Amino acid sequence: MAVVARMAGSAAPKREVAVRVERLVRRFHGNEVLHGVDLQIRQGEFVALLGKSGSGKSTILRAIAGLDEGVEGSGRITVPDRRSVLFQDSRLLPWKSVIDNVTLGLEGPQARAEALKALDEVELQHRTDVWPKTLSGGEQQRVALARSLVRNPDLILADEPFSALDALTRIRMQRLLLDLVKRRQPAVLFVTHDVEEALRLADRVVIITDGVVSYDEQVGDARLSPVRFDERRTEILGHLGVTDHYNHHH
Ligand SMILES: Nc1ncnc2c1ncn2[C@@H]1O[C@H](COP(=O)(O)OP(=O)(O)OP(=O)(O)O)[C@@H](O)[C@H]1O
Repeated sequence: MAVVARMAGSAAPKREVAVRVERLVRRFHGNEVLHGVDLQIRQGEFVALLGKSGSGKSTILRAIAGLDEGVEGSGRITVPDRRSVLFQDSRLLPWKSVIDNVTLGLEGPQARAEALKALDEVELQHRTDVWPKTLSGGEQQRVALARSLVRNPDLILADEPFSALDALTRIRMQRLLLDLVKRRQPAVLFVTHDVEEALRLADRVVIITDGVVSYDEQVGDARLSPVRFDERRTEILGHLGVTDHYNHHH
């Protein structure tokens, strides 16, 4: 498996292909989970990745993130150098202050200024010098988002980043992420179980079934009308093997 990083400095005009996954195969102890996944994401494009539990969503994300040593075969993954990953938990270092978590690994006088700006964007400018454990779960996720922001990534990989949050914090985080994406135009791959979250956020929905891509559609129309939203939800739930009873009976 060749993981080819695109060279820094080849700053792409918008809508260039940012991520190219070709024939991705993954086996665990002889059991083939991914049978040859093909996926492209353009710069500035927001893709939600759905699929039943155990279908291989996290495995795809980890492979693209370069976190999986075990990917194999003749496949090829091309990704931007500047990428950041958001997980369900914030993965902050408990022995570092909020601001030091945000600047982690960055050097130079710019780093602190950038970190303060990012913490301001997630409305945590007043909590820069506290320990992560003194923050709520939602606040910790906002720090993780700020950490991602200062890296100004060309690609954001998110694995159910909001699923542990309460409903209100979740909506707030979705808005923050959408604002950020609008302004900075990274490519985004966002794993979620939540079809409505996918339709609120994504330009495109990709569903993985039995180790391959089984659905790949532009869904931006869902945000144009409530009727279209419901139709898309029913369609996608159908592809996931769920009948949308609510919609049928109302
Ligand atoms: N490290 C591992 N060792 C063995 N099997 C694994 C490993 N990681 C994943 N698998 C298997 O690969 C399959 C896909 O797992 P993956 O976590 O990618 O699914 P997922 O779609 O993200 O699931 P969920 O929605 O439940 O989080 C599962 O059957 C899982 O048991």
